[in-house]
Amino acid sequence: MADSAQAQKLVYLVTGGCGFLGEHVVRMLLQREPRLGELRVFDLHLGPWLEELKTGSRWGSLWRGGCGRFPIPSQAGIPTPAVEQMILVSVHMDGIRPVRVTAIQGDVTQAHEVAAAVAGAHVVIHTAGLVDVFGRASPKIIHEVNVQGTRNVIEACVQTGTRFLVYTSSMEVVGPNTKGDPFYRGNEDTPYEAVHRHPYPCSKALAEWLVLEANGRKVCGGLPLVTCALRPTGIYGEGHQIMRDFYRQGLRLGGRLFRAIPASVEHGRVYVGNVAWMHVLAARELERRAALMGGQVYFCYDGSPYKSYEDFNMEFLGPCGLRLVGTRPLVPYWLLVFLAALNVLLQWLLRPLLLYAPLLNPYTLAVANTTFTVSTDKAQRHFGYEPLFSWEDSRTRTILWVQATGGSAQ
Ligand SMILES: NC(=O)c1ccc[n+]([C@@H]2O[C@H](COP(=O)([O-])OP(=O)(O)OC[C@H]3O[C@@H](n4cnc5c(N)ncnc54)[C@H](O)[C@@H]3O)[C@@H](O)[C@H]2O)c1
Ligand SMILES: C[C@@H](CO)CCC[C@@H](C)[C@H]1CC[C@H]2[C@@H]3[C@H](O)C=C4C[C@@H](O)CC[C@]4(C)[C@H]3CC[C@]12C
Repeated sequence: MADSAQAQKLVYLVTGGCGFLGEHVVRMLLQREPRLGELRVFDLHLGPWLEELKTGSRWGSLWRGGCGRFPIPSQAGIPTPAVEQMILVSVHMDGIRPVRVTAIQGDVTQAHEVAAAVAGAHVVIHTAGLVDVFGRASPKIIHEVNVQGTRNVIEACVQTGTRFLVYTSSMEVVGPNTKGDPFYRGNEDTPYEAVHRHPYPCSKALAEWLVLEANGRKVCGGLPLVTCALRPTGIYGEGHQIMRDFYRQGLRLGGRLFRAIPASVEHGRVYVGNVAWMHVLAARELERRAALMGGQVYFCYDGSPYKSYEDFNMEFLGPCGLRLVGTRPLVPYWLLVFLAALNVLLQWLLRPLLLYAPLLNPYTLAVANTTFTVSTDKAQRHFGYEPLFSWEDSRTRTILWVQATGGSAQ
């Protein structure tokens, strides 16, 4: 049986730890994981916010020891990415305990870099991915990062003996499918024809399958690997760049946004803090409830209301001064289809000169116009998940963030 939480000093690795969701997972672990001894933040692009962890902040008195660029223990002479270590003294309800935060600049498509980062970790929370439905990256790159990157994480766990892996999957593993079938308040067991063509959902579906298939594999040391996958719907909250893009678009249009999606199309959304909390809880409970949770998928959910994508965004953009014009779509659907197709043509023509990647394309238009909402309590039944942030709190935090960014590039 695991030692008491206070006595255990576990090593967690968060891949994609500097992303929109990843940063919230990192902060949630520092604030709410009493067993944490070392937190490895692995990302292709290390965020400037990591710097604030060195200069003292919300975690009480912080000091930075053992700083400087240290190579993490190399594995059999494999070159390792440069890392920066800082020691944090984080103040918790249970008193003060030191947590080592190790920032690792690395690439999940590079198996040796992943193996070096995973070695010695108790838990891996794998959020790193290329979230591209706008044509920015090629299908090959999307597959490389999302599928091969996930394969590298799995193999690193097996080779180095790390037993617990939580994977950030996506609602899009299920749908909307290529036929545009609605998924109305469905759950993990709802029958639905999950057929995809777009590189992103295809990559997420294959990566999720790899993670679930790996559950039970023997890792170095002979014990079984325990995996699960979490499927967030559309995540919102502090750091959501698409929300910021809509805000900036509205500011450019004189404080107005024009309805393009019928209000009747429901889109599931979930607050980033609750998604982060679900990851932390799943990672904690995966050991204790391995038989129940191993190989399972869980939709991420909270009390966020079911609304159309645009109406939901207005919950935050309205209090920031924007107005959504029209109770019905102001633009006929056929014109949106034409404009979406035109965007694809322009993206192709301009690619030798610049990256033109607008929000509107045939895929995003189809997703936006297809009802996809979840209603489930599987995470609550399996590992006691309850949203940490109420809808009101989630909404307030998001509004404050939008106001603070003021449409800036932050
Ligand atoms: N944003 C959403 O609405 C949403 C919904 C469901 C699932 N997800 C999933 O959540 C995860 C995080 O998404 P996000 O919205 O935070 O995206 P994000 O782009 O903000 O974060 C992804 C992070 O992964 C890192 N990354 C990308 N390629 C990498 C590589 N080759 N090696 C190492 N790091 C790499 C990026 O630098 C970034 O920090 C993704 O797996 C995504 O599929 C997101
Ligand atoms: C037609 C436009 C008029 O305003 C609106 C376009 C909105 C789209 C840009 C977004 C509508 C639904 C979004 C997706 C959804 O929230 C779930 C996702 C799964 C996640 O894994 C990645 C992000 C995304 C694909 C998300 C992307 C943006 C939308 C397509």
